Amino acid sequence: MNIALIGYGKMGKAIEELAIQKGHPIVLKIASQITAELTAENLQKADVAIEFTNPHSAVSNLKTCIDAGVPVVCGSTGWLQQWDEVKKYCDEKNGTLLYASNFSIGVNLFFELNTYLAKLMAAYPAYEVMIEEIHHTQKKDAPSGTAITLAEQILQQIQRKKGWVNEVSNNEQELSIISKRIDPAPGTHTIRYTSAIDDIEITHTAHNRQGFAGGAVLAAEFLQGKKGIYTMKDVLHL
Ligand SMILES: NC(=O)C1=CN([C@@H]2O[C@H](COP(=O)(O)OP(=O)(O)OC[C@H]3O[C@@H](n4cnc5c(N)ncnc54)[C@H](OP(=O)(O)O)[C@@H]3O)[C@@H](O)[C@H]2O)C=CC1
Ligand SMILES: O=C(O)C1=N[C@H](C(=O)O)C[C@H](O)C1
Repeated sequence: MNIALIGYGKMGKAIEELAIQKGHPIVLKIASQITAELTAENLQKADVAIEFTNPHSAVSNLKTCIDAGVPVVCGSTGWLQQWDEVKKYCDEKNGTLLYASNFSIGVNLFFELNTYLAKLMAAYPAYEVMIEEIHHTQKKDAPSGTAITLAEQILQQIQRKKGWVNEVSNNEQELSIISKRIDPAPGTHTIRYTSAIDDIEITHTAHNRQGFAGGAVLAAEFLQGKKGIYTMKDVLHL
């Protein structure tokens, strides 16, 4: 499987290393926003594109891949306010897209655990719930995409919470997400239920970026020969 890497920063480099180990050549590397190389002709040398850039570049890069008819795996976070627009674009152009706020297998299992725990806790309003995420100081978006996915899962289950905010909130209808930026944290997410009597918390801690990179390559392999929009649930049969 020939891969085009769009974004060659911390994630692009981690993906390159794993892809090569698995025998997938990198046929195109777009390292920066200032490039003329992201053309349909260059993209079409690849079977799949893997996009890890930033919140401001992702949407335009995804549309370029869809226009070129190249399946695209997207890990960039912080652009989901434009999800409906991208989904419509992909549907209309019969494209292939897989987005995940977090590609690691561990976090995708953690998502399942989060939903299950929230379902249980829905009946116990004595517990206040909050989310904490810790990432390295170069991270451009807050809260993390993973924290937003976790929050949305909790909001689906716990009706007393009406929305999330990225601060400590005293409004009991708001779900607080606390973002901390501490080097070199690759990504730590905690869900904490606290009551006067006891606390329950679950945490996922990434020790490095290999989990994210491995999941992105798995997703790219999964997309071969497919049309449409997929998630990591499809890849991992969750
Ligand atoms: N879904 C997941 O599992 C994960 C998602 N992420 C997300 O992935 C994204 C990238 O993370 P990370 O690799 O750590 O970030 P980095 O800042 O290390 O790398 C981003 C790279 O993208 C380049 N870039 C910027 N704009 C463009 C563009 N228009 N076209 C091509 N390349 C561009 C940057 O170049 P330059 O420096 O010149 O601007 C830089 O090399 C973030 O949104 C992050 O939140 C991260 C880890 C896991
Ligand atoms: O920027 C990062 O580094 C990460 N971003 C993703 C996110 O926003 O959730 C995934 C991971 O936590 C690392």
